[in-house]
Amino acid sequence: MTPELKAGDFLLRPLRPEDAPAVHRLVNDWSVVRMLSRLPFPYPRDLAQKWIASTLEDSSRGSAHHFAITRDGILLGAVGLVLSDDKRSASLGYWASPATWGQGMTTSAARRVTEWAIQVLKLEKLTADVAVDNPASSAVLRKLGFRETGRSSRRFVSRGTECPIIVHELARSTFLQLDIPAPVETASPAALEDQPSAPAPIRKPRTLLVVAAALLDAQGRILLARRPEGKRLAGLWEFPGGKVERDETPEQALIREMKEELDVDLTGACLAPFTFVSENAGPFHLLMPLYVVRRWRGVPAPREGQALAWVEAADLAKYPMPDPDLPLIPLLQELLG
Ligand SMILES: Nc1nc2c([nH]c(=O)n2[C@H]2C[C@H](O)[C@@H](COP(=O)(O)OP(=O)(O)OP(=O)(O)O)O2)c(=O)[nH]1
Repeated sequence: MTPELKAGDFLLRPLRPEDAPAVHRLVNDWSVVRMLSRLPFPYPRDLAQKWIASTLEDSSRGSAHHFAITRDGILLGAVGLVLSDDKRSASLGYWASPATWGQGMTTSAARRVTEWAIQVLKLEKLTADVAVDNPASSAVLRKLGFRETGRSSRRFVSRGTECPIIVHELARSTFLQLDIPAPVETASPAALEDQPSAPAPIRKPRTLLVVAAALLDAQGRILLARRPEGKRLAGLWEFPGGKVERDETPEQALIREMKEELDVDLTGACLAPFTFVSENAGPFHLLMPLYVVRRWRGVPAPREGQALAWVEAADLAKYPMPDPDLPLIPLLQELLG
């Protein structure tokens, strides 16, 4: 199902039948519709209703995900992903009200959807086609890390003619190396000074020490936490934990993070070192010791807006996790099997 995502001030959410009048008003504008290949001009009202109904069906089948771009409850545009049959790649498309052009809204919304597609849907590749006379749209794609891969042509129903288009592509591996702005407290001042705006630059990896715990309940289930919207890797499930601060041991950091994130007390508990992750995590290299913890004081409660789930080892793979965590799944299954 299509989730709600946050992109700065904007909320990206599934379309609803009651959006039809706003969709119709915004798309039935020559400056918008001339850039969309499949739509006629004028754009009839019932097509807006039919399109919204089709997005709901696509979402439940997982064949496409279309998001309304909204701010303060007002619909300003849309961004969508249509998945390939094997669900390993998708084409990205978007349109926006001319009143929002030039303010970075489309870039920010398309970036959030791209990030979700790569990190949560784990797609290998995104493609996007743009009419040659739409340089603003090509600029959005460049900022997201897309590269031009060729030229072709397509019939534009609105213009009643065949038009030249530029084909763009973004590989998963490229996106994962991009310098996506990190939360300010995680970036050193030097890293911030280094950040030019566009095209998206590649960051020099540094090692980040993060400590995490597999909390096991009496039935041998593992506690996972879903990273909330607004954070890097939002929507992915992880082992609770966090960065080791200067002057902290990993164990002290784990006790602090468990208190802050889950309101549980691990003081004096057995923190059993289990294994560690040492993996390229995109903007940094992640070094993450994972502890197994079977006893603690208190009942885990989500203190930072995250969702929590107690998960059977056999079901771990059903929860999308950051790539560096994936090798931990079979190890935990072996431990608990
Ligand atoms: N806790 C945890 N972090 C993980 C896992 N896998 C993984 O790639 N990470 C990454 C996500 C973050 O970039 C980093 C953990 O840092 P963190 O949780 O303290 O920081 P954060 O990004 O949430 O930001 P903040 O709380 O400092 O604002 O490690 C995991 O299983 N558990």
